[in-house]
Formats: sequence, structure tokens, C-alpha cells
Amino acid sequence: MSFCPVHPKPLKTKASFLWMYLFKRRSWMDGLFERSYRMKMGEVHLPGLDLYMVNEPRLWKQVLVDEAPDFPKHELLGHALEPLLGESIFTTNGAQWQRQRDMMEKSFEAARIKHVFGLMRDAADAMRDRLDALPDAVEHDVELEMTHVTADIIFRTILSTPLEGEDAQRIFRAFSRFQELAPKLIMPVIFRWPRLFHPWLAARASKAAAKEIRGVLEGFIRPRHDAWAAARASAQATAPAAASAGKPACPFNADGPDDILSSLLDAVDPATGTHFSFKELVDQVAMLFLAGHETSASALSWSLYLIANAPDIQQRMHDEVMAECGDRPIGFAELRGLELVRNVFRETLRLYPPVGFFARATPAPRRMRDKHLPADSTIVIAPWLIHRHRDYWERPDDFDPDRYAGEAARESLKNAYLPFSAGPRVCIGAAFALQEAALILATLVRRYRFEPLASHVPEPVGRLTIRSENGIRLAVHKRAG
Ligand code: HEM
Repeated sequence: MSFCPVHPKPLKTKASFLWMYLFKRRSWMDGLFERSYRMKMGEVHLPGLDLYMVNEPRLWKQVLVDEAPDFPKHELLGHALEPLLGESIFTTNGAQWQRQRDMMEKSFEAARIKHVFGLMRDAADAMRDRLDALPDAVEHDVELEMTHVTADIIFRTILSTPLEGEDAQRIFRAFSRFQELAPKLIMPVIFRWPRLFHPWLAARASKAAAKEIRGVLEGFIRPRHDAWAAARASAQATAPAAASAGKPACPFNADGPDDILSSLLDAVDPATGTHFSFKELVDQVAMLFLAGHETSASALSWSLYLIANAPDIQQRMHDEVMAECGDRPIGFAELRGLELVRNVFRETLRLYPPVGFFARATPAPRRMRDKHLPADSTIVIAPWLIHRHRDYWERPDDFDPDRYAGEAARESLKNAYLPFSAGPRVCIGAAFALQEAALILATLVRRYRFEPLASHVPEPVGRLTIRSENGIRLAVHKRAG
């Protein structure tokens, strides 16, 4: 049985930009109109802005996959995120991006992700202990809980340290400030406002929040980096030929923790034989912290909202986990058997893709369909629209994880499903995210039952990720036995 979960109702017709700015400013999703969900390509022209929205599979594949180097990342997000992420892989382009991607690929390949499974499970167990300490049938903000557990997973898998105590509080506070401010900083970039009119107070507050987050991260990375550099210097002293030839005489890490930071420390630029500098490492770890927990927290929160409103599906998930894992600790191999759990997460990513849209630039003029795109146009590819497109999905607004069990959804998945983007800039952490989501959902449905509250209906809004304006609160019941 399927149901239609909350989503902003599309406007009947296209609204004027002034009306949108005055009344629908809180979220870009509120300004979409019915044709946005049917069109192949659309356009918006304002002073300083030529924006093209691309929904048709042939076109988004052209931009993201077939001709990706001709469509670099737009400066829009990079500008707002720069104080936190510096020049990280998420925002760079060209040779700088390629170097970073080549160096980081190994840290996220299948074997490495499997390797950090135990660290992920420690964080899932800590979440279970937090929930166990709550009274039964308590009303709980699961969005906060999912933010906590996913940030904890990033800390444990990257830095081998749990996110606890004062550091956790500082990071949480600073990160929510940073996230609230980001949309305000993006607006002036989209519309190319003169510098004078940029919201400098917001920019200053955003820089302060970013500095605080980076300060906590630097405190963890500095000792590890320095110990690694000392080991490397001593290896160079004993084997100078190998080191100076730029051979990966790694790991210099042999006695340190075996986590993602250790593989980033050891990462070697294949072209030059150099490693990441300390600043580059902090940029990448800050980016992994942001990209790695904000997205997963958003999707997991929506998953819980969805299954709370689909009790039959939730019960089947519980039965599946019990059949595969019983009361034993959930193992890496057992995740493969959790088909319904995976399909629930897949369907959540369709309905509430954490990255609701991404932007690309056109350095040179282009032709697409019947349109001429001038140089410096903005191309927007929106999973939010494509995943609910009337031509590519049956019952596009319904929650139905069983749609993936048969052949019917195969074409839709191929042509109209891109929660992790596609092509060379596809999310490097997709396998990591899918593994962690299956583990967390399995841990939760095995032990608890989630129910909606009559007094609370979440309101989806587009911020850095797709979140609920008023949080996601559910009743959490402990299962008997
Ligand atoms: C459900 C969870 C996640 C979703 C939906 C997601 C989605 C995405 C999307 C759509 C992009 C491409 C953005 C664009 O092209 O503009 C992206 C890029 C990226 N993601 Fe994820 N992500 C998730 C989790 C993670 C995790 C767990 C990590 C790391 C721990 C991660 C690391 C990255 C990185 C490093 C990039 C940039 C890749 C590049 O540009 O080469 N993501 N992600």
C-alpha cells in the first residue's frame, strides 16, 4: 500500500520574481509550478541571470556525463561554502579538482568502506543507547538524532574519535548557524549583486561559524599530521631514493589509527608524487564532515517520517531485519540481505533527495534543444523535479518502496534517478552513505517502532539540503522483547 507524503503543492502558474521574493523566499521549492514537473527544459531570465533548468535525461546526461568538462561547477555554492571548505574537492574545477579526486578515490573505494564498518556500528550502537535512555513512547526530534549519529559516524570513520561532549556541542551550534546563513549568501551570487549590497553581517557570522568548526577539526588533525610528517621524514632519511623519486613509500602511518584520515595522509598525487598539505587536509576533512553528515541526516530523517506513516512497511522492515540478523550484532554481510530496508532508503532519496538541485556553468555559448545559452549561463539540474517528473515516474508523489522490486522501475532508475549526481563528479561517498543508511535503519526498526504525531506535520524546505522547516518529530516506542 502506498501513501502520498508531504511536499509543497506546486503553484498553478509561473509566479513573478517579485512575488516569489516577497512571499516564497523561505524555500526555492515553494516557487515551483506545475509545468516545472512536466517540462523537458525551462528558462528564467532576470537582470544578471540566465538560468536554464534541465530535466530531460538526454540533456542532464550531456551536462553531467558526456560533456562534463564543458560544464564546470557553478561558483554559487563555492562562494557560500568557501569559509568552511576552503578549496575542497566539492567546489574546485579542472586540474585542481582532478588531482583531489585522484588522491581521494582510494579512501572511498568498496574495500575501504567495508573496513570502517565496525566504526560505523559503534556510532549506531551509541545512538541506540541514547534512545534506550529515553522514556517509552516519547516524542522525539528524530532530525536532531539523525544529525547526531551521522556526524558521529563521520568523526569515528575519519578521525577515529567519537563526537562527544563539548566538541560535539560546539560543532552542532556552529554548524546550524553556518547552515542557516548559507542561503542568504548564495542569493547575491546568483543575481550578481554589486559587492556593496552583499549581506556583510551574514558573511561575517558565517566566517565566524566556519572558523569555529575548522578549529575543532584542526585540533584533531594537527597531531596526526605532525606524527605522519615526522614518520615520513624519518623514512626519507633511511630510504631517500624511494622518497625523492616520489614513489608511494607509504604508509608512514603504520602505527597510527586505521581510518579515512590515515588514507588521506598517505594519499599521493599520481602525477607529482606529492601529498596533501595540512591546509588541504583540513579543507577536505571539513568538506567530508559537511557533505558526509548533512546529506545522510536529511535522508534518514525523511526515511523515519515515511515509515512512521506506512506502518505495514515498517513492520515488514522489522521482520526482514529479524530474519537476517536476529538479535545478533548487525554484520557487514547481513546488510546485503536487507532488500526492503535498501528500497525504503532508495525511495526516500527519490522523494526527498538531500541535494535538491545542483548548478553548472557554461563558460562558452551552447545550444540545447531549441535554446541558445549565452556564455556564463547557469544550468540547474534538480533531482527534486526529475524524481517527481510526471513523464518518468508512475505515481511520482507516492511513497512506494515496492516499486523497485519489479522490472517496471528499471527505466525510471536509469533515466530519472540521480540522488548522488552522475558522471565524473558523482558523489564519492555514495557507497559509504548507502552502507551507513542500511545499518542505521536496520538498527532502529529492529528495536523501535515510530509513529507520527497528530500535532506535527513536517514542512519540506530547500536549504543546503532538503530539510523540514519545523523539524521531524515522531513518537518512539520500544518494541517488546
Ligand atoms: C545520502 C547521502 C548523500 C547524498 C544524497 C549525496 C549527494 C551528493 C551529490 C548530489 C553530489 C554532487 C553535487 C554536485 O555535483 O554538485 C555529491 C558530491 C560529493 N559527495 Fe555526496 N552525498 C551523500 C553522502 C556523502 C557522504 C557520506 C560523503 C563522504 C563521507 C560524501 C562526499 C561527497 C563528496 C566529496 C562530493 C564531491 C565529489 C566531487 O565533486 O568530485 N557524500 N554528493
